[in-house]
Amino acid sequence: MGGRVNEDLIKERRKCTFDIKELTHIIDCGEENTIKRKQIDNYILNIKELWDDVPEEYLSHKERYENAIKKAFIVLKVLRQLHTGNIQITDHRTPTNVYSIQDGIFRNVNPLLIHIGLFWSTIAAQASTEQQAEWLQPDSSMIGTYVQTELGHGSFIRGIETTATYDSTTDEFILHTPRLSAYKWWPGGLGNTANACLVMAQLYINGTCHGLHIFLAQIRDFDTHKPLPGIKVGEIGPKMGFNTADNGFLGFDNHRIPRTNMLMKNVQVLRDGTYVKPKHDKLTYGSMLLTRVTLISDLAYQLSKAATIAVRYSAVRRQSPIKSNEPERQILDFVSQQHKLFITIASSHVYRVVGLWMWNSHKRVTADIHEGNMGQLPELHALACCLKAISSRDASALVEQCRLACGGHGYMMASNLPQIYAYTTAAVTYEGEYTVLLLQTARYLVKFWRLAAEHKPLPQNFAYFEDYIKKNFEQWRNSPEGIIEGFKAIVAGKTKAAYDTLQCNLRNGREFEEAWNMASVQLTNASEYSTISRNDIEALQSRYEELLALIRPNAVGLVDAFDIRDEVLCSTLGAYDGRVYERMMEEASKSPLNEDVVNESFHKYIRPVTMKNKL
Ligand SMILES: CCCCCCCCCCCCCCCCCCCC(=O)SCCNC(=O)CCNC(=O)[C@H](O)C(C)(C)COP(=O)(O)OP(=O)(O)OC[C@H]1O[C@@H](n2cnc3c(N)ncnc32)[C@H](O)[C@@H]1OP(=O)(O)O
Ligand SMILES: Cc1cc2nc3c(=O)[nH]c(=O)nc-3n(C[C@H](O)[C@H](O)[C@H](O)COP(=O)(O)OP(=O)(O)OC[C@H]3O[C@@H](n4cnc5c(N)ncnc54)[C@H](O)[C@@H]3O)c2cc1C
Repeated sequence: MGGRVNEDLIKERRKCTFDIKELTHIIDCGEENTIKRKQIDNYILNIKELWDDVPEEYLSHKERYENAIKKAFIVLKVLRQLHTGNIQITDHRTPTNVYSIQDGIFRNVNPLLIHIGLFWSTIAAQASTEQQAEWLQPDSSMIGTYVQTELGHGSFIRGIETTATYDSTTDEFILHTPRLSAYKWWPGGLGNTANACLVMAQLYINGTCHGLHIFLAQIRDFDTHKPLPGIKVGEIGPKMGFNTADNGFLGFDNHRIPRTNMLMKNVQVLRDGTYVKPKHDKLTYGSMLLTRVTLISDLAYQLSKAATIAVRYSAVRRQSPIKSNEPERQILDFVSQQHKLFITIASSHVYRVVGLWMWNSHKRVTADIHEGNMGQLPELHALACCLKAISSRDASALVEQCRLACGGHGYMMASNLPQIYAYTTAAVTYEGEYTVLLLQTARYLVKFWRLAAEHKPLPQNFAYFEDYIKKNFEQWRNSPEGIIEGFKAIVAGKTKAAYDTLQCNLRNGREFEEAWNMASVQLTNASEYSTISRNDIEALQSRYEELLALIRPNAVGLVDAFDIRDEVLCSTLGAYDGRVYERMMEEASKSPLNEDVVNESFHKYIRPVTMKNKL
């Protein structure tokens, strides 16, 4: 769509007091990465076959899937070309860059997301060198998915009921679904797309259960794509979002796979049925750990999209004068609006930085694990659980806040905010449900509080527990250091309160698990335990309001620095040129309900009633 940029946005960009490009380079971790990202954006977004004439929302569930699959294989081809160097733009962030722009391409989810993001990465992390050499071929026929959750069990994975029983006479595992609740349910791409999967099942050898292990199983014929004998597979139906991801169900009826299809990097089953234990029994959960880490950065990106849309719209939208004799103001001038939006921008930066830090920590800990040192794994797991939980919960709340901040127009699908919300809120549940993950972190904290309470030596990271017990916390100071001290006091105070409740329940004769359950609300909620006073809160509040005013002239610059292209934002409200009303009218004209001047239902249903007495 041609035309001038909205005058208010032009003025906002003139007001900006910092170098927008410089911030973009910081966000991309360097100018070189910005250049490469833009090359990839240009390359992919210029592929004409990826764009639709009919907006996604007007397609049926089946049409959406078929359209998405067409695009997914174009994207996969590009990824393979980038990987093999046939397209000369590649760096370590390439898959993530491609991942970021896919929202624009699919306006939903890439049905190959789990194939690319979880299937390949799990094989790379958990299969032996020989298995990787066989399965990770670039021209492999396998389209895979990650199959863990069952109809009856998602959070409590030790309760998974699918079995893999070793048959030493044939050197095979027999995969079996013993009852309805053991049907696999949810895996993305399983419904129609995948012909193979990594399946999590309870391993049985000679009647002994060795717990959960991962197996590679072919489920559809590579040529005809028909389900193999002994496989019952299908799609689970429409959802709040993720409607192109063909999430599926899967049952095995004594389906046989070779012994060598168990992922054997960390754990082995030998030909004679000997079980060789892993160095740490949670290494099998490694893919969940990695995905939780990756999700933090993805959620930061979703926040930057929502903030871009809502801030640009708020600069263009004028409604109500502040003083009655003045013209109507940009809604961005209302301090309450600034509060809604600037927090979203800030949170995007926070989770981007934390996500990168977690990514590097994960790399470091994985390298240690490779050397046989498991010491850092529990801390990484506790951090990943907590950060995945709060980043997803914050992101979905803030995306919704941005949607509400756009008033009625935020409710239009063409704003793209409902789709971003549906996508973001799913992350609160998948890859470990919010409360369940917070309880994992609580379990870790309580362990160290017990050491502190018993005056036993603590690692340096937990020295603040001891400080709290000895009342060593300094008086609150309104500074970044003061805020960190305040948070330490909150964690210590909250952990103490939960620990005390737990002990009280135990003293009253409860078993540990029951006592834990009774303390679980305390274990997941944070409250004010710091030395902060009422006066401090007033000072913080007024500093916050000063900061909102300081940020105000730079708001549009800040979101421009995210540098998200219009094709990816897919929003009538958030485009770079700010031609909001023109774009809304153009999108409305695409509604099939505008195709006929008089819809045929008028003749069928309305006219017979309204004209009844006049015919
Ligand atoms: C187009 C281009 C694409 C390019 C891609 C690149 C970009 C990628 C972007 C990524 C975006 C991804 C989008 C994803 C889309 C959807 C994906 C959804 C997939 C799924 O949902 S898969 C299913 C996930 N399921 C779960 O997460 C289940 C949650 N439950 C659990 O994890 C466990 O049951 C739980 C809660 C941890 C409990 O386990 P349990 O065995 O019962 O353990 P205990 O509580 O008894 O604890 C025992 C002991 O173990 C420690 N522990 C637990 N887990 C771990 C772990 N993972 N690692 C290390 N240690 C662990 C725990 O702390 C305890 O320790 P103690 O010392 O206290 O005993
Ligand atoms: C969009 C989407 C995509 C998905 N993709 C995949 C996939 O590709 N592969 C796959 O295997 N799975 C996938 N899943 C499944 C997902 O991982 C599970 O839904 C998730 O782990 C939560 O498990 P659940 O559904 O069993 O919830 P439940 O555990 O039944 O949770 C229900 C409620 O019970 C509470 N609860 C449960 N246990 C406890 C406890 N111990 N203490 C306190 N409260 C508790 C929870 O907090 C929650 O409030 C996907 C899910 C979604 C929504």
